[in-house]
Amino acid sequence: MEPTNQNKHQAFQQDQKNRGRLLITCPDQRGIVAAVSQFLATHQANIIESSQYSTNPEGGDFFIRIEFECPDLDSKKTLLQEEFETIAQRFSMEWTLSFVHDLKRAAIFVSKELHCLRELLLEWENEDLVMDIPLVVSNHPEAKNFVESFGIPFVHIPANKNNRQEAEQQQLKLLEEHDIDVIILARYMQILTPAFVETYSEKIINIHHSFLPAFVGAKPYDRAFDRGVKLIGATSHYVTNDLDEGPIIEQDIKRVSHRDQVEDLKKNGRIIERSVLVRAVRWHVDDRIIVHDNKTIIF
Ligand SMILES: Nc1nc2c(c(=O)[nH]1)N[C@@H](CN(C=O)c1ccc(C(=O)N[C@@H](CCC(=O)O)C(=O)O)cc1)CN2
Repeated sequence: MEPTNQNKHQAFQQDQKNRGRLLITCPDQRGIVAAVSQFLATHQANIIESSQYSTNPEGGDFFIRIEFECPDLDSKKTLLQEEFETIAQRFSMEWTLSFVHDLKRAAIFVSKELHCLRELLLEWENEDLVMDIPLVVSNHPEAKNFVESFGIPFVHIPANKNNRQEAEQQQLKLLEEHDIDVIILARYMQILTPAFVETYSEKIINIHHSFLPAFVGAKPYDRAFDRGVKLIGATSHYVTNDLDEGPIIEQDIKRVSHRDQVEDLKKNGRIIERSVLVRAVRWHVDDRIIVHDNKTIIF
């Protein structure tokens, strides 16, 4: 029996049962929008939202996100995917077709700093972040009571640089068992191995506590203080093997001054981190992000 939190968004799912989303990347050329629109019309779908971007209409890359309503969508899923493949091949498209009813299943990873975890769970609790959270994983025990108070399973797997492989074996087994779509590193302070990153490519979202590319790696606030910065920030990005250099999803900043000590930078930084991560996760679960050339297009 799934934990009670897994039925949390049933009203939303019922309301969105006929809602689909197409994300497309392809070489720019005439006829793309016409072909996709015709495909949707042929299947009685009505376009609710459409947004596109071209790097160069004379021969660049084209990106489009279309959200649509389609009667009896559940019974048409396989047909739509099979028939769209013909159009995709004609235009050399990379594409995803997703169904809003099928909520993303997010695993949250956390270490000792819990402010980002708290923000995610509170947003989820008030249904401003619509996803399932089958589990929270931590390499420290502190978050257990808070997480379980939401009816969400908490798993403590002690992970550090000396037992990384063994810890990740346990983590990956859990992620597979829970059919996880996206992993959120909510100030999880362990570097993931290439094997882990490859398994969940473009599906691991991190919050880094600096305005990247400044202060990559550990202890960015201490280094920012030593540098005498006048701005601090936070960056949410997809995780790659290049530490904190994955595609940036969202950033924000705040002014600081010589009067601010390291603890003041951290206190102000936590406010930025929380809001930046929630926006990044919301855009991901709403299928509003395309990754291209280590950058993101946000619709
Ligand atoms: N493969 C990747 N793993 C992680 C990334 C990434 O971009 N690629 N981002 C980090 C998050 N992070 C900063 O935001 C970060 C976390 C931890 C460290 C670090 O040096 N950790 C040490 C151990 C520290 C400790 O045990 O207290 C280590 O793992 O050896 C640097 C940056 C998350 N993972």
